[in-house]
Amino acid sequence: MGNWIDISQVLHDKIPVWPGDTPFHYEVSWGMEESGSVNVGQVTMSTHTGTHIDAPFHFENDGKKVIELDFNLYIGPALVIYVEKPESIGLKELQGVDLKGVKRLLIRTDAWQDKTVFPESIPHIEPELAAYLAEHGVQLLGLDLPSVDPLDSKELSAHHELNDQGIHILEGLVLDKIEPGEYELAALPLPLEQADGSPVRAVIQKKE
Ligand SMILES: N[C@@H](CC(=O)c1ccccc1NC=O)C(=O)O
Ligand SMILES: [Zn+2]
Ligand SMILES: [Zn+2]
Repeated sequence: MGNWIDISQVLHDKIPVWPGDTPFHYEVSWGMEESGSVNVGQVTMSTHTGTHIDAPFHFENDGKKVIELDFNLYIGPALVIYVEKPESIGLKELQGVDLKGVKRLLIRTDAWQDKTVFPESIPHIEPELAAYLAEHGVQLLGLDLPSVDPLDSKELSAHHELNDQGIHILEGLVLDKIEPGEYELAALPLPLEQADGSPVRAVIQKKE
C-alpha cells in the first residue's frame, strides 16, 4: 500500500499538444462568489493530451470506442523495458527481451526528454513488430512517446497493425526514472461513451 509511482504527465494549461490540436484548459466556470457554495470546474482538452489511451475509433471509423474497451487490460502485471533513444523500435531493439507471459509491455526510450514542448520527431514502432508482440501474448503496448507512428505519418501503419493484432495503445507515459523490470500497472480510461481516446492516470508498483 502507498508505494505506487505516478507515471502520468500533469495536465495543466501549458501541456504541449499535437500541433494544431485543442489546447488543454481548466477553469472554474462557476465560482464560490457566484454560486454561493462551491467552485465548479470545466475542462477543455483533446483526448490525445498527456498520458492517454487510443481507442481504435481514433484511426478507424468502425473501430471500438473507449467505453467498449475491456478495462481489465489496463490493470495488472506489466513489464518495463528500456530501449535507449532508438531510431525506431523493431525486432532488433527487442532482441534479448523475454516476453514470456507478458501481457502488458511498457517501453522506456527517453526520446522525449523535454515534456514542456511537443517533440519534433520520435522513434516509431515498426509495424512488423505488432505480429511478434501478439505471438508472445502482448495485448497492451505503452510508450513514453506521443505516438506509435512517425509524427508526420498519415497512414498510421503501426496504429493499424497493432490494432489488427489485438494490441491496445497507451501513449505519453513518463518513464524517465523507472528501472526496467516487473511491475503492476493501473491506467484506467474514463468511461467516455463516444470517445476515440481517453486521458489516464497511469501508476505502477514494483513487483516483489
Ligand atoms: N495518433 C496520435 C494523435 C494524432 O495523430 C493527432 C492528434 C491530434 C490532432 C491530430 C492528430 N493527427 C493528425 O494528423 C495519437 O494517437 O495520439
Ligand atoms: Zn493518442
Ligand atoms: Zn496513438
